[in-house]
Order: sequence, then structure tokens, then C-alpha cells
Amino acid sequence: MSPGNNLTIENLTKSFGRQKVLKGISFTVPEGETVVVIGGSGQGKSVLLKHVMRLLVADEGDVLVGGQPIMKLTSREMDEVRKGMGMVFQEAALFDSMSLLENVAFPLRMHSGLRDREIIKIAEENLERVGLRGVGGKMPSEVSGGMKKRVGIARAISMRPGILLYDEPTTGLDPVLSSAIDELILKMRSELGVTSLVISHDMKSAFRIADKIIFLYQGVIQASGTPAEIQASKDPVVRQFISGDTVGPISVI
Ligand SMILES: Nc1ncnc2c1ncn2[C@@H]1O[C@H](COP(=O)(O)OP(=O)(O)OP(=O)(O)O)[C@@H](O)[C@H]1O
Repeated sequence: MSPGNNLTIENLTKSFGRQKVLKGISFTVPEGETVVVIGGSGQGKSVLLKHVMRLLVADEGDVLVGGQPIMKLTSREMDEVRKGMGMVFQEAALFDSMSLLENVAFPLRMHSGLRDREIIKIAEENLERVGLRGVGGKMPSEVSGGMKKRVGIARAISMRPGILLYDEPTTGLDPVLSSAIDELILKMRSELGVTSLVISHDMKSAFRIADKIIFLYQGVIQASGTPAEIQASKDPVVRQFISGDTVGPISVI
């Protein structure tokens, strides 16, 4: 196993002013596996993801991509690391003025140095891989939210990254479309062998796609384990999150 695509979060600590958001988080996403970080609103999931992309710099601790700590890299070195990571944004974040095909082709045009014909071929293949054969000519405004998410995944795999980062991939989708996106995440793992870090508050989705679930609560890892272990957890915080009860240790205000 090459160490290239492991992702390790090491004692990650971050405060904003007096608010301690991450209080020394540590876990590893082994190569080719999917780890889902789950937690309620405001528990620091997005802050964690921003550190993985180094859009934020940690107060303490580091993120290791393929064993390499990234917090002290120069921006040029970080650009290289980012080329190995694909990001699936929450709202797909497509360019509205570009066709779906051009959206998927965009990272290749920016970074690959390939010729136009090859770029178009790869972009078409990627659209096909996410179940969108023959719709590349459409504009983002002409397609549904579920289709946009698929295009976001097709774009994220353009440069064949070893690591995929998903920000709330099922948010805003109905249960059927959510299942379809989950199936796609499983397909990316099995067909491309990618290492995946997923940020989510969708417990059902986490149970479907995760090799391991990390439950983030008040800046620490409250619980972690396989979906079966989390499902069997007796921790009152975890139980309340799974059941969605308003009564319990989690404050609803
Ligand atoms: N740049 C920032 N400056 C100050 N506070 C911030 C900043 N970014 C995040 N926070 C605070 O950190 C806390 C965690 O935010 P974060 O966005 O990571 O939550 P989350 O778990 O992703 O929630 P949600 O599911 O609602 O997106 C929040 O209280 C937020 O206000």
C-alpha cells in the first residue's frame, strides 16, 4: 500500500477568539477507505474540512496528506498537494456560464496540459461515470440539484485525485436522490479506489457509506467506530443524534 493517499488529522486544535471549536482532534482515513465526520450544526465540521484544504491554519496540530504535514508548506507546495485532492462542494459550486461538460473539463484545462480533444474525452467519460451520459451540453440552470451534485463529483475526479473530500453531499436532496448520491460515493471508492473524507449531518447516509464514523461534539470526538458500532452506541449524545429526539444532552437552542 502506498502511503500517498492516507489522510491523518493530528491533534487539530482551533479557536476563534475565545471560542474553542476544535480541541485536539486526531484520526486517520486509511488509503481507499471512507470516513464520515458527523455532527450537529456548529460542531466544527466545516472548520475541520477547511484545515484539510489548508484554507485555515491550525493553532496546534497538523493534517498529514500521504504522511506529509501541510500546515507549514509554502503556497506552491500546497498547490501540488491540492492537485491530489478532489473537492465536492455542498452546493456543487458549478460555473453558471459554462455547460456541464465545460465545468467538468475546467480543472483539466487549468492543470493537465492535455490537448483539447483529450480533455473533452476525459470530461465525457467522467460525466458517464456519474450517470450523466450525453447531457454535457446542458447548462447548470437547466438541470436539477441532484444532477448538479453528480456534475460536482465528475469535476472533482477530473484530475484522478487519490483523495476525495465531500462537504455535506446529501444536504438538500430528497431521500431517493440522497441514496443515489450515496451509491455514487460507494462507486467512486470501489472503482477509483479513492480515500474519502465526508462531512455530514445525515446519519442515514453515514451508515450507508462509511467504513468508519467520527462523531464530533463540542470540539472533541465523542464517539467513533464502524456504522454497526455507532448504531449500537449507548452514549446518550450519539443516541439522541441518531433518534433526532429533542430531549437529551444535546441542546436544541
Ligand atoms: N472564520 C470564522 N471566524 C469565527 N468563527 C468561526 C469561523 N468559522 C467558523 N466559526 C465558528 O466555528 C463554529 C463551528 O462552525 P462550523 O461551520 O465548522 O460548524 P459545522 O459543524 O460545519 O456546522 P453546520 O452543519 O451548521 O455547517 C461555529 O460556532 C462558527 O460560528
